[in-house]
Amino acid sequence: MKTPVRFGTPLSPNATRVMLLGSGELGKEVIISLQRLGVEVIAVDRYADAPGQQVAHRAHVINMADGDALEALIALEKPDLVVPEIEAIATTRLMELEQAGIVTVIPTARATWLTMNREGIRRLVAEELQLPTSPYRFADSKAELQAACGEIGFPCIVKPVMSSSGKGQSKLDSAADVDAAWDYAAAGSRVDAGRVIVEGFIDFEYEITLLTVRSMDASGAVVTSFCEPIGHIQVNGDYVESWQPHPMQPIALENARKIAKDVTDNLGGRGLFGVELFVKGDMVWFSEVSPRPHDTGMVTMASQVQSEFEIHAKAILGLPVDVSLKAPGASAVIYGQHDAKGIAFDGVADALRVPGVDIRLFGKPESFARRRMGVALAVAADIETARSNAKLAASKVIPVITD
Ligand SMILES: Nc1ncnc2c1ncn2[C@@H]1O[C@H](COP(=O)(O)OP(=O)(O)OP(=O)(O)O)[C@@H](O)[C@H]1O
Ligand SMILES: NCC(=O)N[C@@H]1O[C@H](COP(=O)([O-])[O-])[C@@H](O)[C@H]1O
Ligand SMILES: [Mg+2]
Repeated sequence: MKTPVRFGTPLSPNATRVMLLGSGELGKEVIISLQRLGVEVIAVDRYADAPGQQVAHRAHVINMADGDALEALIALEKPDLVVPEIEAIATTRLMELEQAGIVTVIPTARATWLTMNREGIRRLVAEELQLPTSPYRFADSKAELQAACGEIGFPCIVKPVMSSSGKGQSKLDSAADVDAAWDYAAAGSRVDAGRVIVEGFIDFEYEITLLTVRSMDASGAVVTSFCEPIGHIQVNGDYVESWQPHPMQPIALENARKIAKDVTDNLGGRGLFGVELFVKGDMVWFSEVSPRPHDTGMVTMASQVQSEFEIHAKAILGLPVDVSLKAPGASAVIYGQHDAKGIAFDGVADALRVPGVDIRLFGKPESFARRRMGVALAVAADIETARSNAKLAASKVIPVITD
């Protein structure tokens, strides 16, 4: 795709076409931003009526981990850009297609390949870039896991090498926990690689997502900019609450930005990245990175002039971006609470009566007790007020089974 982009008319031969691989709540917002620029959007996911598919021009349901199915769909739709939105996709095939000049992958096919497997990104960051991370080992069996945990020591964290949102992740306090951690990881792995990472437990003071943007300046050069740090709380490896800005000491912030810059420079391409970092005093550890908008960054829909989704959409198209903060903000997750299809939500009006609040319901066709179905957003004069208002609003939205 030539940059700067000449924007065509959607659904006509000169359309600017973007294909999202994964169309959940994060993709939905990227798609809305693209739609506002008159981009023709094709939303792909593993199930029908995914949130982003409901706001795209066209939708396809395929197994995105199947290289042949993915290649066939790309040949059919001929997108100018392919935008991975989840990790479970055939990234090696994307690399081949990118190498052959058939697709442009955001930010790059290599970045999506490296980050879909914890081993790829961890070895790059710790061993090649020599940046601080937790100590780690990999294991392919219970016996190897036992040995690896012995080397790392307790407490430690075990995760499938391919998983997200905390699936299959557990904290181990002693050797007695190893068996259960292996079984839980096998059940929670997104793609059954049968391999896990053991990480030494970092006793951090707080953790942040540093949204880092690679966009194009007027001369056509790629420039890096940083959003204000986003603080967050995770329960069982899944985010439940986030806020922006998270106050940081100048040296810690400088260290965080250096790590984020080194990692994203290496990954390359254009777009927004969510760099996850642990912080204690001035010490900063790299945890992982999403080469795409981040769930904790949903707060930016309220707190920034441009949300992380709008920034991603603009950066990938070669447009300038604005990363500035609008107001202190917070987000709080609304879980499904029921295992059922076609649930409903009561209390939205009450939630919206909380000052400075807005609500997003993602429209997922099926709910699970711990599936993220919506989010409450809040802005206020300070992050404490924003956090308590976001949590209050989220608690007022009640998922119900109708029928
Ligand atoms: N080594 C560690 N030490 C301390 N806490 C950790 C460690 N690894 C993970 N955690 C905690 O678990 C959370 C989730 O871990 P991680 O980000 O690796 O999982 P994930 O499945 O990739 O989640 P997501 O896809 O939502 O980012 C972290 O944000 C942190 O709170
Ligand atoms: N931490 C990654 C993350 O938040 N990804 C977001 O969740 C969706 C999958 O949700 P689902 O599991 O409910 O289908 C993904 O499509 C993406 O939007
Ligand atoms: Mg994470």
